[in-house]
Amino acid sequence: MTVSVKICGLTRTEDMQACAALGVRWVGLVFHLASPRFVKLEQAADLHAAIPVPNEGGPLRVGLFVKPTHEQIAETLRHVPLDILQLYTDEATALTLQARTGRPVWLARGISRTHDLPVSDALDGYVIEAPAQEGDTRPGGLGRIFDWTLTSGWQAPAPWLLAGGLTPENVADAVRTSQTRAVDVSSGVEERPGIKSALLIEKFVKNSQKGACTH
Ligand SMILES: O=C(O)c1ccccc1NCC(=O)[C@H](O)[C@H](O)COP(=O)(O)O
Repeated sequence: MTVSVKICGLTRTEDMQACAALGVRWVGLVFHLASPRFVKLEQAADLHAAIPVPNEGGPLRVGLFVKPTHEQIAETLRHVPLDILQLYTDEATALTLQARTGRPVWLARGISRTHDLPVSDALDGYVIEAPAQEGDTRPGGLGRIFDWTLTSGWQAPAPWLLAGGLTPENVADAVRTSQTRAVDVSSGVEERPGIKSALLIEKFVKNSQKGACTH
C-alpha cells in the first residue's frame, strides 16, 4: 500500500517544485491572514502555475481557509483554481460551501477521543489532527501531535489524512499506529514557518512509506 503525502503551507516556488518532483499528492496553500504561511492571491496564483497541473501528473492544490465566507472562497477561486478546499469550520457550513463552490471539501477536525471522530459521509474527506487549545493563534500548522491509537480500527466514512506534528522521524510510527493511508505535514519539513526544506520533504515522503507495510 502506498501512503499519500500532503505538504502544507507552501510559500515558495522552489518548494512547490520539490513537492512535484518528489511525487507529493497534494500541496496546501494557506489563505488565513494570521498564519505565518499566509499567501496573497497573486502569490498563490504564481505558486499554482509553477508546477504541472494534476492531469499532467502534478500535485492537487488544496486551499486552507479558517471560518471562510462563500465570498472569500469565490474570490480566491477566481484567482487560483484550487482542486480541494480544506476548511476549519463547522460541518453545516462546510456542506453549504461544498454545494455552492462545486469543489471537494475536506473538513479539519481536532480529536482528543474516539467519540470526536467524524461519522458523516457527505463531505469529501477529513484532516484529523490535535484539537485546538486555548491561546492558539490558529487552528493548524502548530506541530502538535495527538494519540494516534484513536484512529486505529476506525471505519472512516470518507477518505482522511493524519496531521499534526508529523516529522520525517515519527511518520513511519504514526502511519503504523494510526493505520492511515495519507499524511499531512507542514512544520515538520520546515527550516522556519513557510520555508520548506527539500531534504526534509524527501525524507518525509520516503519514511511515510515505511509504516505502510503492516496493514
Ligand atoms: O499552517 C498554518 O499556519 C495554518 C493556519 C491555519 C489553519 C491551518 C494551518 N495549517 C494546517 C496544516 O498545515 C496542516 O493541515 C496540519 O495542521 C499540519 O500542520 P503541522 O502540525 O505543522 O505539521
